[in-house]
Amino acid sequence: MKYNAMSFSGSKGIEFNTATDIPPLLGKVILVTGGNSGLGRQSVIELAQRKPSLFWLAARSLERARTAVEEIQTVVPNIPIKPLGLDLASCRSVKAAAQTFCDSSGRLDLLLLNAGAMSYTPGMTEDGYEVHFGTNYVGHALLTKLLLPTLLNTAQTYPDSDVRIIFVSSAVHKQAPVGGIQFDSLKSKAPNLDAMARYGQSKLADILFAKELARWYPQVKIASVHPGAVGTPLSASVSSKSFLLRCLMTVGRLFMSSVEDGAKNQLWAATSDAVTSGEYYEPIGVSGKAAKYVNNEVLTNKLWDWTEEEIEGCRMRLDESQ
Ligand SMILES: NC(=O)c1ccc[n+]([C@@H]2O[C@H](COP(=O)([O-])OP(=O)(O)OC[C@H]3O[C@@H](n4cnc5c(N)ncnc54)[C@H](O)[C@@H]3O)[C@@H](O)[C@H]2O)c1
Repeated sequence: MKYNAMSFSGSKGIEFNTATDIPPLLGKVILVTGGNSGLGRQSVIELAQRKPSLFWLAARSLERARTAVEEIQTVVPNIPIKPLGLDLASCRSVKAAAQTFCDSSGRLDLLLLNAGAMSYTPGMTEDGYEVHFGTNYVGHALLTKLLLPTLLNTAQTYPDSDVRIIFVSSAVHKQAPVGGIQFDSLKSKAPNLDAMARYGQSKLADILFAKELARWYPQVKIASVHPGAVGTPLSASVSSKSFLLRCLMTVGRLFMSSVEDGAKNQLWAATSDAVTSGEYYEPIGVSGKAAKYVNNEVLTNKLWDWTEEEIEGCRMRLDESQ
């Protein structure tokens, strides 16, 4: 697989300077998942400097979120950042987090779905989904559904608000199994798939979901983006299993983007006027339209049918009249 580690400014991508290209965010409300680490934490730091009215930093537990907020507020003081406990591997936790948010905020301008799990150990979530699919896709799809009324309301109430939902996906979606998503594997540990295929199909689902959501909700700008190969705890975990992978990753990390540069991809997607709703970008400024399975309508419809039937309260097509 070819990564474009310099996607933010390389020959294929476009220039993006966080200091000058992120517009002022005064008045806006932002929620970032996985905001306590890696690309999410960096995104919070960059966006906070543009002074949104309120930031919600979601992390797997409230404790982790609180710790991250304290640290970030030493870097960017005087920005209201609320910690939010959100375990995406638990629909119960997602519903509780959405309720906490909705109880205290009637506005949401940017939902940055950054969190992601990558594990070599096969596993399942609390609700019985394959751990990557349950965390990276089901948790985010449910959160999106629960926050959608607030996002739509924000778009309607503030016509200049530029409301967005951004999915941080991955070029590893190209390593999804044959056919893209193996639907009969989603409620198991998927032992017949390797870790990259399990992770890949969850990231492909994010792209397809974002694309279809954009079609149904033109009031909101919805896109997905690959952040490049970035030296974060997630990329480090890829090397944990085998000696050969550890060696390859040690060398590979020398060529990875820094967290600061990697985060530019999602910051661009979250703020640039050049973003087209429904697109998957790999790298920024360049549509990944031709990427494997991304334009597969049959697969997209099948995923939406699965989502609406499977995840309680996730019927989004019925909201077409809104
Ligand atoms: N680093 C890379 O090279 C790379 C490449 C492609 C895509 N990505 C994607 O970028 C995003 C950010 O990852 P990163 O590289 O900053 O790694 P990271 O490990 O620093 O961040 C991942 C975040 O997701 C959170 N998370 C994991 N499981 C969760 C759960 N059950 N509930 C809530 N939060 C959970 C983690 O706590 C962490 O905050 C992820 O979606 C990842 O898949 C990263």
